[in-house]
Amino acid sequence: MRDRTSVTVRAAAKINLHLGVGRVREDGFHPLDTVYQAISLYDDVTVSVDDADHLSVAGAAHLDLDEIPTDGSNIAVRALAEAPCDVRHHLRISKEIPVAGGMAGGSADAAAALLAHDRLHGLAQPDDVLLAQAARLGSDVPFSLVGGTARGVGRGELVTPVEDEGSWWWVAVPSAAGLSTPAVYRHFDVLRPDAPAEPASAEPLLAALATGEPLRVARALHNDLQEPAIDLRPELGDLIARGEAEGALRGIVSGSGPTVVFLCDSADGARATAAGLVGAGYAVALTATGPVAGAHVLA
Ligand SMILES: C[C@](O)(CO)[C@H](O)COP(=O)(O)OP(=O)(O)OC[C@H]1O[C@@H](n2ccc(N)nc2=O)[C@H](O)[C@@H]1O
Ligand SMILES: Nc1ncnc2c1ncn2[C@@H]1O[C@H](COP(=O)(O)OP(=O)(O)OP(=O)(O)O)[C@@H](O)[C@H]1O
Repeated sequence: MRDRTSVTVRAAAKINLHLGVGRVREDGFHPLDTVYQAISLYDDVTVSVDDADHLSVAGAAHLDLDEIPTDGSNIAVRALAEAPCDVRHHLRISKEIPVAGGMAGGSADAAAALLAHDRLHGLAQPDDVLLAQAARLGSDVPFSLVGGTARGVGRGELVTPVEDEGSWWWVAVPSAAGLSTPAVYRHFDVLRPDAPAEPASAEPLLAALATGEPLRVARALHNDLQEPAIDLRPELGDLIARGEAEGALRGIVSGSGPTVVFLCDSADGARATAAGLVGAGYAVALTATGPVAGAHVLA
């Protein structure tokens, strides 16, 4: 064991630039063809050796921290159980990523906890072992380890990095109340009983990304969970229209929602869109850039 008593790992929020969803599988999961991008909203997870296992959570006032379990059901606690050891830990989560917002906040915490625990104890598990642990924890967790821009297939857990030379500007507008991911997938099944078994291909988005042109990417953004999310939360449609009227190239529901993300043409464009949305009464509009790194140790 190394002589460290504490390691902090930073992990980013994700958005789905393309989220093709096929007909539900027998195991209850949906086949996906998705393109993830990690953007510059972060959770930091510190794992320390302690006398007893416990968890503490802190974060900005606008975050719904009460929604986050502090017992063994927290996904970061479950992550530590992937590599059992006799040591007791204090897990500290410092949150910036919206809770139940469709931005993989819990997945980021799980990825960060997996890596922090590995580094704290000098385990140096190979990447494929960490990725397998991540996939057991949740479909989005492997991407939270990898970061950048990446294609995800299977149920989203099979991740391959994608070359992305662009630097993309986003505005993220969270909602006061979260949406349940399984509920949005179930509503997809209700609205799309005839969904093809194969998800819509990510190729058009990947071709747009390769051009480096924000307008081409804006036009190619695609999310099959947007329709069910808006059907459950009609006000998200108004938010998308408002952000586009404020100058964003395109607004789209992030993953299963309810966060809406807007692609903008520049840093100034993102700041202007965010200011316009706050002026229109939306309490929080966060600017962010992508792609950014996956889970990594902070010095
Ligand atoms: C909506 C996305 O965020 C898009 O990246 C993900 O597909 C969700 O990933 P996640 O939150 O890590 O999801 P998991 O924890 O693996 O699964 C939670 C629940 O979401 C549904 N689920 C998830 C992934 C998938 N490909 N099909 C599904 O139907 C299932 O009901 C599952 O029980
Ligand atoms: N560390 C955690 N942070 C946030 N929520 C957690 C955590 N651990 C467990 N949860 C539970 O998971 C639920 C989903 O939270 P999360 O923030 O991961 O949603 P999400 O971003 O919509 O996920 P995804 O985009 O991966 O579908 C929360 O409502 C909460 O009850």
